[in-house]
Amino acid sequence: MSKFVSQTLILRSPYRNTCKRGYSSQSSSSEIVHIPSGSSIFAFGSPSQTKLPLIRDVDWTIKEGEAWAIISGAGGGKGVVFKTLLGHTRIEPPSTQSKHNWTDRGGLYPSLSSLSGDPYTRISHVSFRQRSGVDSGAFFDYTARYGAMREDEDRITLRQTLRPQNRVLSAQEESLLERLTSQMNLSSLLDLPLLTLSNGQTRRARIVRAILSHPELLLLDEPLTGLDVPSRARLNETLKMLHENASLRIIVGLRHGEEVPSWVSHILEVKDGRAFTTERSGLRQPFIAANNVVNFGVTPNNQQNETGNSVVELKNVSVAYGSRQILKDINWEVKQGDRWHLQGSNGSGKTTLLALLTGDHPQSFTQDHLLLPSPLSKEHALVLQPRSKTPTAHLRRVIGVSSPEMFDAFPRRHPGMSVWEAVGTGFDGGFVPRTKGADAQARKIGGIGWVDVSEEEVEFEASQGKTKEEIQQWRVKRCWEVLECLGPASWTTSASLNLDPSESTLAFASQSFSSLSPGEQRVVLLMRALVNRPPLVLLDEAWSGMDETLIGAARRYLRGEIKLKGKGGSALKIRGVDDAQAVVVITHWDEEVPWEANEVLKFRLPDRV
Ligand SMILES: Nc1ncnc2c1ncn2[C@@H]1O[C@H](COP(=O)(O)OP(=O)(O)OP(=O)(O)O)[C@@H](O)[C@H]1O
Repeated sequence: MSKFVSQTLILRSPYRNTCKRGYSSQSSSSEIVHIPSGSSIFAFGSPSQTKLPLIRDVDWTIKEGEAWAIISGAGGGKGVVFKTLLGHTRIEPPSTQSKHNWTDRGGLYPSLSSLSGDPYTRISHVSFRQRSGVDSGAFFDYTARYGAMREDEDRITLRQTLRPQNRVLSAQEESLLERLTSQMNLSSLLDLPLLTLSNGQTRRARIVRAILSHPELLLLDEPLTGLDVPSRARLNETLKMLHENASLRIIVGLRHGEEVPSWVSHILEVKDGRAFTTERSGLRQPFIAANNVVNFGVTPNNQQNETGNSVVELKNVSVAYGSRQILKDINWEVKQGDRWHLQGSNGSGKTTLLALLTGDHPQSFTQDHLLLPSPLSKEHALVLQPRSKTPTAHLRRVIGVSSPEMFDAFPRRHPGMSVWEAVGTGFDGGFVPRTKGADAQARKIGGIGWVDVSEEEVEFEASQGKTKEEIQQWRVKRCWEVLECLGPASWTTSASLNLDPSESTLAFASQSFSSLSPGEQRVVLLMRALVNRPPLVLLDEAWSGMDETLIGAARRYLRGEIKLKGKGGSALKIRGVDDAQAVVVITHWDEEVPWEANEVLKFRLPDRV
């Protein structure tokens, strides 16, 4: 038995009543999910004349006792399978017309349909590719967690949210809650407001809550993303236990290349618009193993850039909430040209540290030595000043950020802004489209080809002798460059990218930001973080939700491996970030860091929880 699991986890569920033994010794042939051979999956509302399926040639049956993982290959598709399992797509031919007559066998969920009620209400879905709990589309204040709790809602504790409908739990349920939270290392956080939990802690909490709601089927999309290495092991142990003692049926979505958990018996891979099923033993390609645990300690390992100026400087920086010490005596200097990998387990304070650098954290004002890039001097040299002397608007301009908080906060209110406008907000780090002065024609297609320059910005750049027109031209060029280098034209390795925007880039620029998939939205937010070539770029889990192709494109751009072709056949090498810029990457997956190990400085925060 695992060192994490002191007692066997057994949930009460109808399934449990019909199946008292673990999967391994069971030979039931009842079907949990069934899509007969020859089926295709269509988006709702797709015109039936064109009949372009999202996935074709589906033939998929999950039998009781099997544990399935869904993996996307080239072209994505995992999300479509999850949507199908939630009833958000159309399967053709419909069950009534199929020669297999699968309605009589209970449709998509044969064994769940035999129970009373709608089978979809007995499914729990936890996805980390989507926005978490913020559905209005409007901006919300992601800095609330760092300061005083403002609303009663902000004070709701983790323990309260784990109680379904906030009802009193039976002794058995209460003990299950205690055991699950202990196994997932959440016990010490139970009485903290949910809002204050770190990303990884929140993700673990959402999974525990889904398990406690006793679903017949638990759908977990990329549950290991954003979790540190020990938490991944704990979660895998928990899911394995629940599966092996037949407490819960689980379907898990994995990123391509992610290690397949040991308890998974079967795999559905979506590749080039088709679905392939295989038993675990029949995996066609090796999947990479999870990265190893690194020793704790604040230990830069490579040589720091000797010549660059400092971009930020921290001496003995500490953050505490009451008696809860999060950061203690942090000393750190980031210089121009540096590439940092900021590491630390969930809850160690990485996001808190970044919030100090962006000036979003209230305790950034009270540090004795936290120096941030101040408005540029006349000579255009970087000058550092304490937070209190550095206007917030200026910090937004000189620090490019892509983070889960930014992803949640970015406004998507209908009719929403175009991709072009979303990228353009990166020039001032704001949330308001910068296409005010665009002509009517440009506005019709989402303002593309235009970026506003305010008088204040002209004044700011004037010391370099740039006119408003020059600044504007540079901005438009930069927008096209990041769109070409990170947009659809770059999503294949063989892409031929152009100085003048490709057709797919033009089309992408005028799309509505909110209509994009979560992975594409992340790419656009990465473009937004880079477009102004700010001296400091903070990439906090910037890759989560992106598939392999998007990650590959981002990696090539950041590494400076892209060439843009000009009209006469000339090629111009483009660097996503240059030597005057510093980059800090936060990820729990070493392979997501765009640079090789010997090109990156490591800064690891010690555990605090
Ligand atoms: N207002 C608050 N009161 C008490 N504790 C808080 C508050 N805000 C944050 N914390 C705690 O601060 C710690 C650091 O959180 P932070 O988000 O910085 O961690 P992280 O290293 O980014 O984690 P992850 O890898 O999960 O993203 C967490 O344990 C969190 O619970």
